[in-house]
Amino acid sequence: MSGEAGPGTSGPEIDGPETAAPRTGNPRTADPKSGGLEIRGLEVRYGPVRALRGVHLAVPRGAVAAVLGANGAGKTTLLRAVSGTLRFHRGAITSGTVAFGGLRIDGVAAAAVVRRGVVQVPEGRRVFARMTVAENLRAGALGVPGRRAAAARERVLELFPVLAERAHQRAGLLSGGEQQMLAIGRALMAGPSLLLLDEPTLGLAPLMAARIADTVRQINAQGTSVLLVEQNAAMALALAERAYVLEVGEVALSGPAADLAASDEVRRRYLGVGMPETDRPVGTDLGPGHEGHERLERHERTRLARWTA
Ligand SMILES: Nc1ncnc2c1ncn2[C@@H]1O[C@H](COP(=O)(O)OP(=O)(O)OP(=O)(O)O)[C@@H](O)[C@H]1O
Repeated sequence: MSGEAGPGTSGPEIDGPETAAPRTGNPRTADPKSGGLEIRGLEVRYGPVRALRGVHLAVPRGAVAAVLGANGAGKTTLLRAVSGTLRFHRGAITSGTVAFGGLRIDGVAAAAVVRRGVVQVPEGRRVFARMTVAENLRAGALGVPGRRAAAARERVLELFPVLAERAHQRAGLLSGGEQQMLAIGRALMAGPSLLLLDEPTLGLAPLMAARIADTVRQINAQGTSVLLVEQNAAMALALAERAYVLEVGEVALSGPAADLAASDEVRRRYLGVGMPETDRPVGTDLGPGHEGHERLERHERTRLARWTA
C-alpha cells in the first residue's frame, strides 16, 4: 500500500495501514458479550485474483462503521467474507479470521451467519422482482419464529410505511428508492444484530439517498450495528463513528469518521467525488460478481421453495 496514504498526511488520530489492527486478541477467546464484529488479517481470493489482503476491521456492538474506496477496492468482497456468501461468487477466505460476538463466522454457511444475527443487503437492490412486497418480506423471515417475524414486520412497516401501501404489488414495479427500502426491510425481517449495507444510495436521487441515510440512523438507534459500504463518502462519514478506506484490497487509512472527514488526504481523494455513479440506472451495476448474485438468488429461491412446499 502506498506510503502516501499513511498517517503523516492525515493527522495524528488516523491509523495508517500498520496500526489498523483491532484491540482484542484471538477471536475465539474474545468476549462473546461484546457482540461486535472483529476481522483480523483477512485475505480473500477469487481463484488467482487476490481481492483483500491483511484487512483488520472492527465494528463494536451498536456502532456504525463505514468502508470507503474506489471501484474494485474490495468493499463488496469484505461484506461477502462476513456474510458467508463468498462461495456464491467463487471466492474464498485464504487467510485471517472473522468473528462476531466472540465466535468465528469465517467458514460458516451463509444461512448460519444469518442465524448468528448478521444479514447483508446486497448491492443493486436484489429484490425478488416477480414476488410481491409482502412475499419479499416473508422471504427475509425464513426460519424466524412466527411471533418474532410479526414483530419484525411491524418494525419494518413502521420504518417504511410505503411498503405497507405496496404490500401486494410486484417488487419489480417499485421505484429504485422503494426497492432499496424493500431490500433493507427484507434484511431486517431476520432481526439482525449487525446489518451489512452495500452501497444503499447507489443510483438514487439525492433526496431519496438522504432518506435512506436517515433510515440507517434510525435502524442503528434501535440497536442494530451497521457496516456500511459507500462510494458517497460524505454521507458515510456523517453516519459512521469509525471509517476504513480500502485501496486495492488493503486498509490504507482507518480512524474516527470525523477525523477522516477532516483529513486532507480523504478530502482530496474521496470527498467531492462522492457520487460519481448516480447516473447508473437502478439495478444495472452488476460488475464482475454478477453471476454470483444470480447463484445466490437461486440458492435463496430454493430455500424459499422448500419452505413453502
Ligand atoms: N466473482 C468475482 N470473480 C473474480 N473477481 C472478482 C469477483 N468479484 C470481485 N472480483 C474482483 O475483486 C476485486 C474487488 O472487487 P469488489 O467488487 O469487492 O470491489 P468494490 O470495492 O466493491 O468495487 P465496486 O464499488 O465496483 O463494487 C476487483 O478486482 C474485482 O474485479
